[in-house]
Amino acid sequence: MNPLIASEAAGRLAPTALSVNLNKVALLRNTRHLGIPSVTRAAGIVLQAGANGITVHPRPDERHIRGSDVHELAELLRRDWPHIEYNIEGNPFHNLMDFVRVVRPAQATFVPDAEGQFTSDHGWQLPADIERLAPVIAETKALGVRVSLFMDPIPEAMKLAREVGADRVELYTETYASAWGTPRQAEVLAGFTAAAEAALAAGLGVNAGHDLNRDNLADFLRAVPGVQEVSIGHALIADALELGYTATIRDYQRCIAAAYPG
Ligand SMILES: CC(=O)[C@@H](O)[C@H](O)COP(=O)(O)O
Ligand SMILES: NCC(=O)COP(=O)(O)O
Repeated sequence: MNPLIASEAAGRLAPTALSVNLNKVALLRNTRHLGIPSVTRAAGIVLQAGANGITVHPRPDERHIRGSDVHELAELLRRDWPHIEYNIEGNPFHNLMDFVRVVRPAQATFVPDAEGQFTSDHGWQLPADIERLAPVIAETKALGVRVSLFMDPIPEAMKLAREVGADRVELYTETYASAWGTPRQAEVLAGFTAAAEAALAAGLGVNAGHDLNRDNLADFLRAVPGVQEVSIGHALIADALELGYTATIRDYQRCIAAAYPG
């Protein structure tokens, strides 16, 4: 069983924080010039329902989250939800740093995506990426922003992630999600457990994300130690289309709580 984890933001014992990724609300909004569904309204409702954070991934092509969304969400959180963590994801060698320098979110998650990439599908390559990552990690931390590196679950890479200055890693969980419910689930999950243990041993915090959902979340959190934050978007917003935002958030929080019995 994973230990309960002191939440850095609230200084309280809490299980894994749920950070809701709003990319897909913006994707639907962008298909008409009507401004609905509202990204900021979605943020307010999911936070009211018990979400612990907000995540956005403002891709350079603005297919979903636009620059205006990033700033409007920053203002909403600053005004109404000052203790809620804002996590902005992106490639620091594309447009991410423009947002980090102005918004100064609680966390920046560096993702090595190409500009037109269909979706995120791999982590950083360490040591190959160390030389170019080091200065931008240092700049981000000097701005008071926590740095999380989007990483494949490779135990040997975790010490290098710490050495390049990362505060946390976000384990890319698509391979787990694809294996969930198949005979390979235990084997794949063991790889994530080893990667998380290596990250913790290196002094890193552990986040996780990509293709997590209500079915696979609890099994992941039961097996993988010390997960401080899961960022979930695609499946959660799909669920909200059927259940509504409030019921969906409560369902995901139930899945998280189920991983921490007692
Ligand atoms: C980094 C990651 O796995 C996701 O946070 C990413 O935001 C997904 O991007 P799309 O929503 O554009 O697929
Ligand atoms: N970092 C993962 C994230 O923010 C959302 O990923 P997904 O749930 O949309 O696959």
